[in-house]
Amino acid sequence: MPPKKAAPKKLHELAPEVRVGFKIDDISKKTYIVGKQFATGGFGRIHTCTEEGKSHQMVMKIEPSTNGPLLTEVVVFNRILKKEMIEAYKKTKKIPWIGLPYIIANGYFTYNGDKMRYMVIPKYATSLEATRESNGGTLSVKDSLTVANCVLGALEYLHDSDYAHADVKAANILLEKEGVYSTSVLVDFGLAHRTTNNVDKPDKKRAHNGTCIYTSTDAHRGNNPSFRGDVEILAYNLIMWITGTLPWLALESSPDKVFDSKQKFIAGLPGTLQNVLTSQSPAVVGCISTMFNVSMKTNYTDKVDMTKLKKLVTDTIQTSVGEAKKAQGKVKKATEDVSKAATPKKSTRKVMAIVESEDDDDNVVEVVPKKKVAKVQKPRKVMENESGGEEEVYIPKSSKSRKLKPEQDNSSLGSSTRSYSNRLGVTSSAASTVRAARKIEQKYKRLSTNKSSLVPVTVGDVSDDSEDDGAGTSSGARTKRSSDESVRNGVELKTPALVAPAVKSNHNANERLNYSCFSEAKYKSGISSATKASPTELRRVPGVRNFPKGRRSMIIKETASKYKEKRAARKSKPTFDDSSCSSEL
Ligand SMILES: Nc1ncnc2c1ncn2[C@@H]1O[C@H](COP(=O)(O)OP(=O)(O)OP(=O)(O)O)[C@@H](O)[C@H]1O
Repeated sequence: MPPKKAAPKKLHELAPEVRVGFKIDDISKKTYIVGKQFATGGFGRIHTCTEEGKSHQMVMKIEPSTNGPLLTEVVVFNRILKKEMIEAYKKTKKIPWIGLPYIIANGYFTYNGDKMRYMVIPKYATSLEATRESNGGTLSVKDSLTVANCVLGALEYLHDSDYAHADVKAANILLEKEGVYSTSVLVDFGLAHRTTNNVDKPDKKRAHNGTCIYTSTDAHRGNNPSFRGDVEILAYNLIMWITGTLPWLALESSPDKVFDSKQKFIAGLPGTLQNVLTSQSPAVVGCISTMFNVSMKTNYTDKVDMTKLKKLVTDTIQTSVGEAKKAQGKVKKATEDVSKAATPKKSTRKVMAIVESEDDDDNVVEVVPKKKVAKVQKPRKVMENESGGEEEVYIPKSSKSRKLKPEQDNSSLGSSTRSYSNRLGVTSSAASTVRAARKIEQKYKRLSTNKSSLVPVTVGDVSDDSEDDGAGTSSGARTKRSSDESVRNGVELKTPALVAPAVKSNHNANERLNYSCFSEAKYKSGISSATKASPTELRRVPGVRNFPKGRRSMIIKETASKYKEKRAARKSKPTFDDSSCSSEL
């Protein structure tokens, strides 16, 4: 939705709709034929039209003769926007083009007894607002600045003609050709103001004139439109086009609040601008910031040096194009690297070899640019969510090297994870799953080499689990280990309070982990039964993180429910302790 204009001082009428084919005889002895209405302005109707005997389409704006806006426009057009005037200016300034329309015809006609004013101007392809909306609310920096350059050129002409436009916005910028921004045209002179009598004396009756979210602080104060105000308005528009929003957008219906917000924004420049243009280059922020600065430093009645501003914008376009090309080059290179690694023409095995060689440390299978892999490898603590939907593992910071020792048998792990990755086409999610599984594996193995001051938990427990959830952790060889082997290769976790001696191999994996962690009968953990009965508390117990995710959730759930039951039983039979409880009791 285009932003609203501030409430008009006088209530104008909406023109009655003129039928298609209606003929208007102009004083120039030409006849114009009214075409379809394709847009409406504040109070006017906008139709296509043709000259009798010709097919070239033009635009006819129609309003009741008593309305002010079209009258203002017609006056401005006749004073400064005649074709020959614009041509003469172009010649003097040695410029090939100006983004302004020119008047073709204007006059009155009577329709169903109503006196109507009309004006004929060239027809353009589309409005910038329509383009912005179809683009999802934003325009690229390059397109935004390209339009801004056209607008600055148009404003320069208007200012040189002693007019301020006062209503620059995407709805009032038209494109000669769809998708081409370098020939954008500034239209709608319904609020244009002749500045020759401007004095810096605000009048409350005029306060907030214009389109509230874009209008200048001069207009908010109640001053007549100014040259510096046009530049300020354009700068607000640039923020809107680039980011799709403005800090005061939600305050649109309260002009005083909008004014207040704009004043704070300007007072906080350039920081406030940086805050809204977070992802933009310093050149872009600097360009818009300079527009604000120039506007703020210009006296109310003074003109702005448009040549300097246009150069600034042109330079910024070039810088941002250069930056975009660089970024594109990087993306292209990364894409090429990825497609080189992933192209089906090469054998998958070879792809793996390439990728793995980049990630030796971890034996991680991941098709991403090198830099990214390095980042992923950093030790990190990842929290799990209740649903257990993500692979997560706690890698202690103290683990300096995660390379597997040569004597450690990793073959089963390697082949298992590789075939899993192959099946999934080595997508990044598959890679992350595999990576998580490997990390668990390696962590357990790594820990197994630590001093045996801690009570071990079997590696076998983990591999069994991974088979259960099919997450691709190596299992084969290790799931077949005997409990003795498990004890021999057992890991020592850095949470002695939680771990118990290795348990019988005839327990299923769940039970083993469950008992080894929490069983009071086998090991006094020092963790209260209240903690054990609460999944949330259990989750916070440090050693619990040593268990693979998914499995961990299961263990927590089972343990909590077991201890909940025990506690409930204890409450109802206070004379018995946990260990003496039995089903008979
Ligand atoms: N010459 C034109 N060629 C193509 N479309 C036009 C032309 N003039 C106006 N329009 C379309 O009509 C819309 C409204 O035009 P314009 O702003 O000039 O009317 P208005 O009556 O002054 O409206 P408002 O009072 O809301 O500013 C524009 O956003 C544009 O979509």
